[in-house]
Amino acid sequence: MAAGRRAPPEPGGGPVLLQGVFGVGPSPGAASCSLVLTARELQVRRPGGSSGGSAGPDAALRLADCVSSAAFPAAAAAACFSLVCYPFRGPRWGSPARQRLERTFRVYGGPDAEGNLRIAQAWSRRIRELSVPAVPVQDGDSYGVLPRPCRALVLLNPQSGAGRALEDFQAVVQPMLAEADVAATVFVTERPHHAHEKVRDEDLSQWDTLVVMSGDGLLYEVVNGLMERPDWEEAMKKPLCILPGGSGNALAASINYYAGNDHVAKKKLLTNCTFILCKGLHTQMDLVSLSTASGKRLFSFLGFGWGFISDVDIDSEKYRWLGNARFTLGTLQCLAKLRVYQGRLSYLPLVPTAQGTPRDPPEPVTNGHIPLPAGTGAPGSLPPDSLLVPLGQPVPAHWTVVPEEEFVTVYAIYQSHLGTNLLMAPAARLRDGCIHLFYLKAGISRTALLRIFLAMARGAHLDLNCPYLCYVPVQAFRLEPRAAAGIMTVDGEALACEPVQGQVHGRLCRIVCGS
Ligand SMILES: Nc1ncnc2c1ncn2[C@@H]1O[C@H](COP(=O)(O)OP(=O)(O)OP(=O)(O)O)[C@@H](O)[C@H]1O
Repeated sequence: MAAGRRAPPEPGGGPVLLQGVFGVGPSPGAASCSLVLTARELQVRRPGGSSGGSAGPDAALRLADCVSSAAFPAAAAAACFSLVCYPFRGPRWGSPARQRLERTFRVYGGPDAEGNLRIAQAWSRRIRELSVPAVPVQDGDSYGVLPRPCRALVLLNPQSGAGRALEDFQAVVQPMLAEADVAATVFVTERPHHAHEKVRDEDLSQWDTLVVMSGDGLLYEVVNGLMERPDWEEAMKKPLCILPGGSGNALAASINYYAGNDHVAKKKLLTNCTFILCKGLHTQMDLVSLSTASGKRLFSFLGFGWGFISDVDIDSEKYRWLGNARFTLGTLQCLAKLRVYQGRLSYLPLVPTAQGTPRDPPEPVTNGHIPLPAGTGAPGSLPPDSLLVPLGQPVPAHWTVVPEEEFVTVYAIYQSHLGTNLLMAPAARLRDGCIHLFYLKAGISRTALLRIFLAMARGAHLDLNCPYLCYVPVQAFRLEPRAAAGIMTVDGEALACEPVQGQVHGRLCRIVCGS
């Protein structure tokens, strides 16, 4: 029997819960093996196997990799139990990725067919129970596990990325979900805003999870559709899940990274993320509430940007068919016509710094709009932005105002990845209560800028100690452009250029995650 991992397993895995001798595979007459089930793994020992009588098994299937187990009758009064695992398999070159591995064992030593089936069912049931992910002990309250069977509404944008989301869903995702007892109902979006309307008006009690198979833009619609509901507080308890179908797939790459997995892209990333959904662990995620001078209130899970990065994101939309490579082409094009954006950036540091000491507040930049503070705190109303004052007023005196007023880009990110291949905030986590604010001051050369983006692939851009690149963890920020110049983006979607401020709201929604 092939191992669920490459090296021979160590003895152990905890006390023995079940053991027995079974046939290998479903066919009568095949070799037999002895199986030991512990809380962590299914160990396989073959007569005369490589363990040579030592305490160690010949192979072990980690239950943390297992997504399903079933029992069924077999020929000649026997029965079988099988399990499906997705262990990491490393190619000779490149990152290891999860690959399907199914193993079946034949039960033939019982008194009769019924007895054999009962034994197979007992093993299968125990394997399923032990395969449920353990809730992390630290901060255990914030975790949950999706029920089995699980009812998932899958919102899928067939136009996202290179336009293969539906095909990839059918080829990769659907078979994995079916095995893991996740019943997927697919809602194919027909136009922008369709997913927003769907979740805003949906009876959510029908679903255990809302899955988005698309880029980050569709999840942004879903989050904001849910926040528009009168019962938004209840609606936001519904676990969300992202499966990468777009070109950037920043949240999917971040969740893969938080799970401790190696960097992967395309179908490998999709398999990793689908595996995470099959396991069903979910936890809380921060959202950032953004208010604009024209009175919009938006909820964002990924990031807000202005200048170079947003230009690349939106200008490269026309190269969507290239998939993730669209960003490389877009970066080169925007580098060629590098622009400077004028405005004032202010922030409330996460940890007070010397710069954060009280000072005279600056004059507000309003572009003619003076909205009221967002959220009143009344029952059922949206969460109030308690750290913000109206955009028409100066930022509070304990905020920091960046002295420079010319930028190449400003980017406030709350996840680790800006795109599949861009590890912008390696320290970010789903609920760290932090906005990771980056800005690039004007004056940086094209070469230095390119070097930063190349280093970002490894998350090493801050190690370059580039004097133009600034990073500060904050709780809130305000950006006041001098003129409506340049593109702003929220979660990769374009926004009119105007004064914007935002603050983090800790643990406002739930997301399916790997750890
Ligand atoms: N059927 C559709 N046709 C056209 N646009 C759609 C459709 N369904 C959704 N959209 C819109 O497409 C936009 C982009 O979607 P999404 O972000 O999910 O994909 P993407 O841009 O390819 O991915 P990424 O953000 O990773 O680059 C969203 O604004 C969404 O509203």
